[in-house]
Amino acid sequence: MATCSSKTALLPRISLSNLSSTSRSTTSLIPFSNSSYSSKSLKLSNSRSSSIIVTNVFKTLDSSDISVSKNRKLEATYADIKPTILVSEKLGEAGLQVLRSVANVDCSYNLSPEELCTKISLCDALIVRSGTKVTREVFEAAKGRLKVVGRAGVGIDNVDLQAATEFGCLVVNAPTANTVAAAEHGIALISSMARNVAQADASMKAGKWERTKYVGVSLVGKTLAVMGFGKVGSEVARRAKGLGMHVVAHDPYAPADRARAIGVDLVSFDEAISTADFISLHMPLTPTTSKILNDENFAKMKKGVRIVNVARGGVIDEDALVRALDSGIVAQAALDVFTVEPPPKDSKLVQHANVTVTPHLGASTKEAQEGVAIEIAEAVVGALGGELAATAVNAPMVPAEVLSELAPYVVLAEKLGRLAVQLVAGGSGIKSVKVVYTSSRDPNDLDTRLLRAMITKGIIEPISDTFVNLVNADFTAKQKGLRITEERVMVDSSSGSPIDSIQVQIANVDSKFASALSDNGQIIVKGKVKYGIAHLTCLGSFSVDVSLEGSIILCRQVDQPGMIGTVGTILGESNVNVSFMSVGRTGLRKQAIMAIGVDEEPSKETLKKIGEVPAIEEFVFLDL
Ligand SMILES: NC(=O)c1ccc[n+]([C@@H]2O[C@H](COP(=O)([O-])OP(=O)(O)OC[C@H]3O[C@@H](n4cnc5c(N)ncnc54)[C@H](O)[C@@H]3O)[C@@H](O)[C@H]2O)c1
Ligand SMILES: O=C(O)[C@H](O)COP(=O)(O)O
Repeated sequence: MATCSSKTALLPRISLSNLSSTSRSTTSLIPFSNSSYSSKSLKLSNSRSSSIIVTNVFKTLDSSDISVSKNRKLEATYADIKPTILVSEKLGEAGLQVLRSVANVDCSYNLSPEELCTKISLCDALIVRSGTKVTREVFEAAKGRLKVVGRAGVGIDNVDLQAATEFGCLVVNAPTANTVAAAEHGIALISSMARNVAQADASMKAGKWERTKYVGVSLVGKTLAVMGFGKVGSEVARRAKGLGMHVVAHDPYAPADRARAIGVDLVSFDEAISTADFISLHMPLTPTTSKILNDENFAKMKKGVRIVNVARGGVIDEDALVRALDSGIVAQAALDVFTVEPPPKDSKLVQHANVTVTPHLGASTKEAQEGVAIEIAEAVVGALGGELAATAVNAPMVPAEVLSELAPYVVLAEKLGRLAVQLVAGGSGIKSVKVVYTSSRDPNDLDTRLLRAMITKGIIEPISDTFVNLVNADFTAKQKGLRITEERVMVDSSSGSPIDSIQVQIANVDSKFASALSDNGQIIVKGKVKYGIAHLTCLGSFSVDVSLEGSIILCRQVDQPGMIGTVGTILGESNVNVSFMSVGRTGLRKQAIMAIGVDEEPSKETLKKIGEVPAIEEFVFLDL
């Protein structure tokens, strides 16, 4: 790690203002920017988990306003313009109320793809269930206004996540509120399939009384293979155990202790499907799971197996299932989900005598729909207010406690990025940036994704018109050919702070302020958080101590008496208010770096006058 030269000495900072950490506010963009919303306070709190409260709709996170609240009481005060939220599928009333308290809510159901694309450019958020396809075209049509897509449920296979990420649009879902409903529906399908409930009901309604035709099979003692041992899968397993079934599960990512706790054996895919009397599917639809039950795998199953699917239709090759039903490998199937929804009216699968179907009802209980509606409404409103959603699907999930702790470092990270890029001659051509974090914590316990995103934002935004947020930071960096590497260095510290210092190094560029270059020719800026305020502590080989607020003029000069007065007078005569000055020098009467904090941007003439002071060797104005 490159460091400030040890030969430099630090002079005490000359504070020209009250720099008390509590009275000052520092602002940083997080996680959304480029919005036209004016700022007012949006306060969210959460009874289930504490949440960050961020003032300023979309635009700025004011670290002085971050607070954590435990009572879920929504008090939202938006200024002149409210955000607009499009709800494109039926959502529970309680969720709509949450949305209406802070936003204009447009409930427009059954939109065609074209109608959705037309409406979306006027919306800041979109809430969908599984019936709306949120395609790349939707994000393109949004023209940058769409900030959040909320999926009122679990499966996000109807949202183009890659496109969302590229457009910097956060996708959040409501992953927990419908778990029990889906599990109960799975159990209902297993039971009704085993006892031919649907077929017998239809037969009686047709005037028949067919007692011998509908003899069923018992569940007790039978083996159930749960494929996908996540939230729904494990609830199905728990209930099936209660019915006296022997339960095995296959899930490459499930922890063994969770299975053990429920009394379930985790087995390989082949063992699960070849030993089961009942197979219940509970995995997401992904490229890996698409058509995972196909001709080849049906051939491995016990003859007379029964299949249940409340996950996603696409995980079964439906034509192969029809063949397996016709050949008798599969005795019965009970399906809630289909590759195409609704399936064609003449679908052989739906019409098959041994198949029981329901129209994607897994999550459709009153209780689940109210729960999902509230869960998604709170997540979307929180995200619009700058809160980092705990259910984000395409951005790092940062727990509220971690965010609270990291907030001042988030400010520091962005400011160091902005500062470093402004020191590059020409401002562009940056190919690689190295970030070094020193911390007393084990490097593995340090989640720096948020900080890296803010450094990226600080570097990219001053030199391009791209807006960067936590969602698209890595993607944008890659797009611009910017390679960001990170190093975490452990240091001894008893401060308890998560981070001791952050250093940003830019290699292979020229600097417009040569003093920012280290001995090995890299631009180096390093900072710390002191009393909650971001400080620049090192520039090139110089130790400095500059509070990173407002704008800064950096001067390298010959260390001699009167410099502070001379420059202060020039600024004063131009009516530029100085907030602080700080001087670091290499040695008595040698070279010094003077950092001057200014509230207003000095005119070109004023800066020229500073440059003309004979002892000043170079200077740069940096807008933070
Ligand atoms: N029918 C409905 O109305 C309804 C309701 C809720 C959920 N769902 C669907 O049910 C599925 C599960 O939901 P969940 O909330 O339990 O999600 P979850 O993320 O909690 O669980 C999914 C599990 O599948 C596992 N998995 C991933 N790839 C796998 C593979 N190749 N083989 C086996 N397991 C694999 C994951 O490790 C995870 O444990 C999702 O597809 C969801 O969309 C449907
Ligand atoms: O993934 C889900 O949450 C379920 O499939 C529910 O989908 P729905 O919201 O369209 O009922």
